[in-house]
Amino acid sequence: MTIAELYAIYQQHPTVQTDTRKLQKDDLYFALKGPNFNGNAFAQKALEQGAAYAVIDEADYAIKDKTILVDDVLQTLQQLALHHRKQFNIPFLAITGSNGKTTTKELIHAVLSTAFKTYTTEGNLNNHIGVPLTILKIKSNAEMAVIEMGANHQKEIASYCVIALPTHGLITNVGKAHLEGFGGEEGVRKGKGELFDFIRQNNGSVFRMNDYDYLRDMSKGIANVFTYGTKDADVVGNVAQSDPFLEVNFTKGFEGEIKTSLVGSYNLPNVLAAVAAGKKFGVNDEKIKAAIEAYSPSNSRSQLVQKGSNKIILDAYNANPSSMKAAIENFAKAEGDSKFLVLGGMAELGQESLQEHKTLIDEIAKHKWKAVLLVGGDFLKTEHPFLSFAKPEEAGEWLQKQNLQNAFFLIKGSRSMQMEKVLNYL
Ligand SMILES: CC(=O)N[C@H]1[C@@H](OP(=O)(O)OP(=O)(O)OC[C@H]2O[C@@H](n3ccc(=O)[nH]c3=O)[C@H](O)[C@@H]2O)O[C@H](CO)[C@@H](O)[C@@H]1O[C@H](C)C(=O)N[C@@H](C)C(=O)N[C@H](CCC(=O)N[C@@H](CCC[C@@H](N)C(=O)O)C(=O)O)C(=O)O
Ligand SMILES: Nc1ncnc2c1ncn2[C@@H]1O[C@H](COP(=O)(O)OP(=O)(O)OP(=O)(O)O)[C@@H](O)[C@H]1O
Ligand SMILES: C[C@@H](N)C(=O)N[C@H](C)C(=O)O
Repeated sequence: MTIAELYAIYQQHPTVQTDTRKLQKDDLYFALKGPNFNGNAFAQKALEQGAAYAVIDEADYAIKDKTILVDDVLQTLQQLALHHRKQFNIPFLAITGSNGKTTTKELIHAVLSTAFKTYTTEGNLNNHIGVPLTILKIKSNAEMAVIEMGANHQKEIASYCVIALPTHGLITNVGKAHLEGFGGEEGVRKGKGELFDFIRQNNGSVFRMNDYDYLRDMSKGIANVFTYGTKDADVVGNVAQSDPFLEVNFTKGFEGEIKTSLVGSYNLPNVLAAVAAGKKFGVNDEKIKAAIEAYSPSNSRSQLVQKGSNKIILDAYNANPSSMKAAIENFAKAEGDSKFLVLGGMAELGQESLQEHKTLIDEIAKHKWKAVLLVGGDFLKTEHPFLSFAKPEEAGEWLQKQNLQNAFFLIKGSRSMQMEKVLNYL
């Protein structure tokens, strides 16, 4: 079957599903292979549950007239997404970077949605499966699309660009994340830079944080650049205050002040990016302000949680050296004399992992804390003067025994550490 023929079927059954556990009647089931299951084995179940068709790549699972046999289901999903993408002549803004992709994406989506029918990535479904699924969710009434792209190795972003065909690009920043797969920080720059390479080759536009020299270098040769930053940019804003929530005042490109519900001054560039996107696409300042002020994270990213008399910055969705440093600096500046740092290990750092954990320990030691609790990962292999635990539950139990009141906590760590479990003990 050609992609055009499959596309005709998709137009009749436009809800794509890759998981029988979430399947609804009339969905088009794509039988992906993963580390745990072979989706082909669920084709029959999908059809029994009411799927219109099941797209499979193993003939043994064929069911007459109801399965569509292709060479490779994942590639077919990606090709179908590209075919769908080509039906739209609207801005497609792709966002990548080491830190802040999801937050920036959510803020931009909120701003653009006040003026345009805008489709975007759900959560952070930003990989080789998530990007095509996101595109296939875009309906014919779309006026804007905002696509998040994550990556942990070279050529990955390039492979998403040839599916999403972005007209606009935004790289939030390049930091020390996924060092293992990218081969060091220079490798991260090259990998994330694949987005700007695509934009350059296709005469598209970029949004650029002007404070970062490396982004200026990476965007060389791109004619259409709209900038944001703390000085010398199209949109200029600075931190008015950040304890506990970030407030931004503007001196150029935007009238007024924005009071966010985001913890941490490290969210400044994310907010400025959303303002820049709004301005570039003609959204008025009042709507931009209202959209950003209404956004409140509920996803363990930059969240402020109150438990009894204790206050917690819950930033446990993920961690890497750059975001850890930003979060610690922010917490160090916050008011309070009963501050507890509860940090889990950082994953996917390869041969730089031990050194990065040591560097972080030096960073922690620069500030004054009531106590520091380091949990699991390569913290366990690093000498330090702080409290040490193997698991978040153990750190939680220690904290519970202290019977703390009016304390302030920062909880952060890599996804695999599940540091949010500490919250159950406070
Ligand atoms: C393939 C898939 O979608 N798997 C999801 C599934 O996993 P599960 O463990 O159950 O099984 P398999 O993957 O082995 O299953 C194969 C297929 O069989 C289906 N199936 C299984 C059982 C059953 O009863 N019925 C079935 O139909 C199954 O659905 C598969 O299609 O379920 C899990 C739980 O819901 C999902 O977590 C799993 O999803 C995988 C991880 C996935 O890739 N999902 C994408 C939609 C996605 O975008 N996920 C994002 C990833 C975000 C991320 O981490 N981004 C990184 C950078 C990414 C680099 C990239 N190269 C990478 O490594 O992924 C970043 O830094 O931002 C997310 O999870 O949030
Ligand atoms: N601009 C930034 N600079 C440094 N750290 C940031 C920035 N924005 C967010 N962070 C940190 O990264 C964490 C995750 O934020 P977010 O989910 O938006 O990033 P992400 O790049 O999308 O990560 P992922 O792809 O894993 O979801 C935040 O909770 C915060 O600690
Ligand atoms: C959750 C995943 N997108 C990620 O960023 N992983 C890093 C290594 C983490 O868990 O912090």
